[in-house]
Amino acid sequence: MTQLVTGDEIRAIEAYTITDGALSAEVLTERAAMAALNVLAAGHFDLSKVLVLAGLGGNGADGIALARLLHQAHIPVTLQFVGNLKRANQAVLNQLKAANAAGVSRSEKSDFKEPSLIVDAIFGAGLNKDLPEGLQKMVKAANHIDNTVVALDLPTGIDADTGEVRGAALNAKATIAFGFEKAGCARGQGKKMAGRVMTQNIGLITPTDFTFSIQ
Ligand SMILES: NC(=O)C1=CN([C@@H]2O[C@H](COP(=O)(O)OP(=O)(O)OC[C@H]3O[C@@H](n4cnc5c(N)ncnc54)[C@H](O)[C@@H]3O)[C@@H](O)[C@H]2O)[C@H](O)CC1
Ligand SMILES: [K+]
Repeated sequence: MTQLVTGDEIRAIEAYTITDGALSAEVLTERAAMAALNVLAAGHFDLSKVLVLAGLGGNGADGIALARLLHQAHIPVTLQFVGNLKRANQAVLNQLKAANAAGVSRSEKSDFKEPSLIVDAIFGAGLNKDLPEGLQKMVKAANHIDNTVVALDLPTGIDADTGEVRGAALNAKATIAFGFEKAGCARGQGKKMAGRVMTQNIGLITPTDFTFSIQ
């Protein structure tokens, strides 16, 4: 039986890993990107033209790191930042610096029919309100096109705890869950939108006395 976690629980486990485990968020982000690379490179996805959509928080940092690793593995990849760069967190800015230094190609606006695979790294477990109008439009447009979306951690727009759609949500063929599957991928609409959930170990340290609310 897969252990499910809520958004608060994954944040508590990540915080414990960083403070008591002395592993940095940067290490966890790189571990997440490498785990995602392994899944994508396992042969079940067409990597002939990958588009990574990255947001302004931790999920975006994972996606930008993954774009860099794909590029360095000579996989054709384009990175599109989604959101207001001025509001991006430091992890995202650092990952963008590394991606640019590595020569990852960027796009401002993409035709979602073009890519053989779209990686959704816009929002993950930190989604806390409905998507902004503009993003809802983009998500709905992307859902109308016959393409393959792989979501990092959760499909953008799905609430990590309830699985509710927050305005709009990307329809993913598969979701790569970091550390633990989020409850939102096993409940409500989230169960459908997440597609096949593949939980990957990223080296999180769970406190020995941690009690999971979902048994
Ligand atoms: N924390 C860690 O050590 C690791 C996290 N991982 C990845 O990080 C995300 C969670 O990151 P977080 O920054 O908490 O949230 P998101 O990236 O999902 O969201 C970004 C940011 O956006 C704001 N926001 C939330 N909802 C909305 C909205 N509807 N409209 C606009 N803005 C919104 C909010 O401030 C969020 O903080 C997790 O899923 C993992 O992918 C690493 O994988 C491991 C280390
Ligand atoms: K996502």
